[in-house]
Amino acid sequence: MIGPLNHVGVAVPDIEKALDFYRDILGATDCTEPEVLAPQGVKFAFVNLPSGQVELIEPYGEKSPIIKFLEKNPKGGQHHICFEVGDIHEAKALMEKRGMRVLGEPRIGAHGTPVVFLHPGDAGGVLIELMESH
Ligand SMILES: CC[C@@H](C(=O)O)C(=O)SCCNC(=O)CCNC(=O)[C@H](O)C(C)(C)COP(=O)(O)OP(=O)(O)OC[C@H]1O[C@@H](n2cnc3c(N)ncnc32)[C@H](O)[C@@H]1OP(=O)(O)O
Ligand SMILES: [Co+2]
Repeated sequence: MIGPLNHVGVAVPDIEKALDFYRDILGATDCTEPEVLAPQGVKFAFVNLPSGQVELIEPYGEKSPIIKFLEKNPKGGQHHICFEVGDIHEAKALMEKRGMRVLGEPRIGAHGTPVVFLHPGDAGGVLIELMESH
């Protein structure tokens, strides 16, 4: 069912400092400016690479879903991986049929298409994001 790997999500306490690291230390040449996605409770920016994207996410708002993660990992850390799917509703139904806990209903993500998440406890300890392709 899964298509290409779209991005790796990295939670960070300070997105501007993280962008400095990717640009100035690692030499990334194509980074986007930070944007707020309030319904998802994050500020995000992409490091664009030929093979895909690193998605930097900083908490936005008191109900951000990444607050606890950053409390446990104050320096930040790898947070999720995202695979593309053809149809998000079909993917959600199939995952539920296969016993996965799907976290909530599809919501518009940073690429402007709907996304859902699979509980890491059902997925080998990895938080998996499924994103409808463009
Ligand atoms: C930019 C927008 C969008 C996009 O378009 O790409 C995004 O990527 S937004 C990314 C942020 N959004 C989300 O993460 C939404 C889904 N997440 C959640 O619903 C919750 O974060 C969670 C996964 C259910 C975790 O809940 P939380 O309350 O934060 O923590 P718990 O302590 O209750 O966690 C339960 C359990 O899961 C382990 N855990 C938590 N986060 C991760 C993680 N990122 N990777 C792996 N494991 C994780 C946590 O350690 C707990 O484990 P146990 O202690 O063994 O129970
Ligand atoms: Co993501």
